[in-house]
Amino acid sequence: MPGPSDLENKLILTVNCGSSSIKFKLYTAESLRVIFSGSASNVEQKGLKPTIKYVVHHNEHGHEEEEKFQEQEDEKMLYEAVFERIITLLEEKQLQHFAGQEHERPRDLIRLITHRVVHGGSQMEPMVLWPGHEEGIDLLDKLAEFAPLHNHRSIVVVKACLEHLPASHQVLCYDTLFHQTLAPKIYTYPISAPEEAPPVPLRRYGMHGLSYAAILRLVSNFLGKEKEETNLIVAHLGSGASMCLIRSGKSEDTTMGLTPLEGLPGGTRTGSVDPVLIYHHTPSSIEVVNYKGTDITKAELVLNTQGGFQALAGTSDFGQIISHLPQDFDPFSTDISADQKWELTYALFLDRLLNFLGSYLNKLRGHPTLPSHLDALVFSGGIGEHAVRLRADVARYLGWLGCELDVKANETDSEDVVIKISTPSSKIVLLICKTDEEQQCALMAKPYLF
Ligand SMILES: Nc1ncnc2c1ncn2[C@@H]1O[C@H](COP(=O)(O)OP(=O)(O)O)[C@@H](O)[C@H]1O
Ligand SMILES: CC(=O)OP(=O)(O)O
Ligand SMILES: [Mg+2]
Repeated sequence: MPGPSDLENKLILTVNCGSSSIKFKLYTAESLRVIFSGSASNVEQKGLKPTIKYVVHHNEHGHEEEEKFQEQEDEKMLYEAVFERIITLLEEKQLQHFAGQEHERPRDLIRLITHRVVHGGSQMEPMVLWPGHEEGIDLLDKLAEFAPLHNHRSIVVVKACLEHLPASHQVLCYDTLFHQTLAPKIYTYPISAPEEAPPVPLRRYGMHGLSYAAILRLVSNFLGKEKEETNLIVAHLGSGASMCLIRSGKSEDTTMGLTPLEGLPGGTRTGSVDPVLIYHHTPSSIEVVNYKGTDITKAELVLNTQGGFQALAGTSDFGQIISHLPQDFDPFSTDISADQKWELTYALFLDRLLNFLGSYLNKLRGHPTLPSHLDALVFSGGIGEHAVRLRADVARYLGWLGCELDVKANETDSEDVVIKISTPSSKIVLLICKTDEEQQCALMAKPYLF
């Protein structure tokens, strides 16, 4: 085991509460070397047990070594309980790292805990909280109803940190920050001013911004380009799925809106539907209900939790949906019937994805004055990074534009962060990027080190 001299004394912990997962990384603060990392998946997902996978990273005489662990938890375990379990594991494993420093608990060495917070409303920069300086929590509470699957979970974890890890400052990094560059014609909804002043302006904000910022940094570096000169179409396909058109390093359009509901369907979310649908589907939809600590209307509850893959296929796991597809299944066929649940779910998701992809390709390539080349189409998020078949189907559909898939590269598991999966002669560069929202948060939090 390395002694304490191998490690810098200040640590940064990043926590990323997704709608089905908690991802975490512990970094040395100066060099941002990862010493502990992992994720809890299937958290609070119907019929699924949370699984915590984590890695202890050692640096033995200059060589990186990894010890991997996996634990399965009880299905009923709540978000906060899973987070506390992660801190316990971190303490147990890092105690070995800090063997010479019994006077300090590993958690006391954590200076900053950065939290990925999905909705930041009109906030223009990260927010910092520490015991006695917690006013910002009120804003987060107000925003919780605009990201009901996410913000409240982050608040619960931020509060747990303020209480149980008081030596640290909490840095809240918002997904919405990356989309500050959206133009009024993109973020405006064509509707009259609301009757009552809402907690935040009713406009499109866009989400997954930390992921898009990370992907822009990683991919521009891979391509050897400046971020400001990079044009990408990115599909972040996770439990929540969205897409982003990035021109000259700036978010120009994105599929999520006022809340993470707009755009593509997700694990349990409907994505965009005719807004009137819900009043017919759930006549009591304006009743207010409490969902895991946040008051929301039944409409929002149904649209967020009773839609998407779960509603169509009975599972929110896209991997499972793909595994049930017959080998010779053609997702572009118009003959898929409503009782072919696996096929229908897959084909519907692919179809919605192609809608946005077509729109963004046209907006990027057809612009008469702005830079219009496409540097790459990037797949990311749990589905984007793992669904070989979906990437192949998208590539096939783009064949008319000269897109050629490198079949082997698409099927090969690689440790690389950015992987090229198109052939050298392909007219469209296809990439997989293993997004790193945690590293993005750590980079954004570093200026707040004390
Ligand atoms: N091998 C796989 N093939 C297809 N989809 C997968 C695979 N593994 C995971 N996924 C999908 O990725 C989703 C999780 O994505 P992720 O980005 O990690 O989640 P979150 O949105 O909670 O951050 C899962 O719900 C599952 O649908
Ligand atoms: C914004 C959002 O949907 O996030 P996630 O995909 O992590 O649930
Ligand atoms: Mg996520």
